[in-house]
Amino acid sequence: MELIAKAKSLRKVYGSKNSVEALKNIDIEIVKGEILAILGPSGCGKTTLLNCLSGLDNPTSGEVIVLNKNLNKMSEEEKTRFRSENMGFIFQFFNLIPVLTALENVELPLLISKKYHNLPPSEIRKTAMEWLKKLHIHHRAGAYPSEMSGGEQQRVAIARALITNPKVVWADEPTGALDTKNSEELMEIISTMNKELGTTFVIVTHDANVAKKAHRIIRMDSGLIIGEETKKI
Ligand SMILES: Nc1ncnc2c1ncn2[C@@H]1O[C@H](COP(=O)(O)OP(=O)(O)OP(=O)(O)O)[C@@H](O)[C@H]1O
Repeated sequence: MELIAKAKSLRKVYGSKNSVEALKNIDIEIVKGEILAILGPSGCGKTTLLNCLSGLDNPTSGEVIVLNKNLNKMSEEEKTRFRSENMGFIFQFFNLIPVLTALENVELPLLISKKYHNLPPSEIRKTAMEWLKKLHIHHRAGAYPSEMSGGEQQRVAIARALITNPKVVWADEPTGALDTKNSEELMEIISTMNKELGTTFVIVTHDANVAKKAHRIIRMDSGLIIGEETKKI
């Protein structure tokens, strides 16, 4: 079993006075090709864990290895580059750039990544359009985020997350701002993309219905992993 990421003895303490121990000695392994859900109540440390695993935040102590690279040993600049070349991100409130159209939002990761600096703009546009088509949202290519529904914005966000062909996509409450129908559709899209592309997805959620679409569920409470289930789907 090939590992995408692994964390050992991870601790995260916020603040010095009245400090909060958000993660208490977490060990976790993320397997290549899986959809992993991290499930737990509000405040249990899910976002903190995701941010430490993706290198968006630094743990207080413990080790994080992603794609065989030790994040602790990278500078912030190296981590930024590593993220842009190997990871995709999906957020609860989509985080699209409001002054860019759907198409321009999807083009952005290719425009800013050094890895793709040789690609001509016409090729970037074509690739972004193909991604919008794959996610059945190409008819809104020229729309701005404020002109799109939540479900539409999240499709655009997925296209943006996948356009660089990342090894792993980190999704923080990706269905949190969607209704039941759109949440189900989103999880369908994630399953399809996982099957078609082999991309590993790590999804943080408080919603058991969302988690049950994952191959594996890790349960968290009060900064600890309290259980794990592997499912056949
Ligand atoms: N920047 C911060 N400064 C201080 N405390 C923080 C900070 N971020 C998170 N915390 C605290 O750390 C704990 C874990 O928070 P975290 O956001 O990781 O939980 P969560 O499970 O993702 O919650 P939610 O589902 O509500 O987003 C909480 O007690 C929270 O108040």
